[in-house]
Amino acid sequence: MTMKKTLTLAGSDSSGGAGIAADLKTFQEYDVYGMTALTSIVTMDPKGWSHNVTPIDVDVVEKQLDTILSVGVDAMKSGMLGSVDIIKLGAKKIDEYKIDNYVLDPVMVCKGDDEVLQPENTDAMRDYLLPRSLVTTPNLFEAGQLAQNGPLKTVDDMKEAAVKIHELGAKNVVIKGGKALDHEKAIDLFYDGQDFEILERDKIETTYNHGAGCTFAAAITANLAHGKSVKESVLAAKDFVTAAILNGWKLNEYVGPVMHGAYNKVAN
Ligand SMILES: Nc1ncnc2c1ncn2[C@@H]1O[C@H](COP(=O)(O)OP(=O)(O)O)[C@@H](O)[C@H]1O
Ligand SMILES: Cc1ncc(COP(=O)(O)O)c(C=O)c1O
Ligand SMILES: [Mg+2]
Repeated sequence: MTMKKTLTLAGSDSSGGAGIAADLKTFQEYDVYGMTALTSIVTMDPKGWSHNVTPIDVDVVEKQLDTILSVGVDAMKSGMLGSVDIIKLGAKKIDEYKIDNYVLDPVMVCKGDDEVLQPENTDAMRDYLLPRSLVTTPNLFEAGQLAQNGPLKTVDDMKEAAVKIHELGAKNVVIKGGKALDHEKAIDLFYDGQDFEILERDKIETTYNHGAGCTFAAAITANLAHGKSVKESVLAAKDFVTAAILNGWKLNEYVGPVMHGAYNKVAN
């Protein structure tokens, strides 16, 4: 069997639920070989759990990317990107190494922490990364920011934002309504530039969903690496992340991560 290879360009969540930890755990579940280019390290204050981001120097990020991309990858995802320089570097490397299967998870906020991380990154992601992405997976807040449509409150708002984000260059858009949308169900919207598809699930009553977005995007990336179509990849990833959230657990009094491997271990 030829091993499929994936790259995550993302931050480290020291608590292990999100970021590269979530990506690697997810890649492992899909039997793809994961490689990591670390952009930043997120640590938490033991008293109160506020987040602190320590960036990695851009030249070190470049060395990591050259290491990985010289080997070659079947798919790439990005998560938390520490700076505009790293965003521009990511775009440059995607062009240089001609990466087609690129999933942009436009991380702007961490759940449980309302502060927008580096707001200037949003403009750079819009300009440099959206046009290079095969799929982008903003949550409700991030979609509003990328589309510059203000807060999204309804499925029609989500549709409008998806069209705009597609016009900005993303070939496929998944807006994650998740828990944030004021709706009885958890609703994600998939748009491929032609048709909308609503992905609807029962809302899971839990706060233990830390890392859900990273896990979802990593699962899409792994499926793409295996050669699935974008739509198949998104639908499979949706089942994978739903199982992970259903089995989310309490890490401490502040945070509960999803159980990344639940789809294989519990659901089947
Ligand atoms: N409480 C929930 N019940 C059901 N699905 C959820 C819930 N929370 C998140 N999801 C799903 O998990 C995935 C990740 O979404 P979300 O948690 O909104 O992303 P992020 O972690 O980037 O904020 C989406 O498919 C979303 O619909
Ligand atoms: C390094 C890193 N990446 C991404 C995220 C976003 O996580 P989520 O999947 O919950 O959106 C976080 C949140 O803590 C993080 O620390
Ligand atoms: Mg997220």
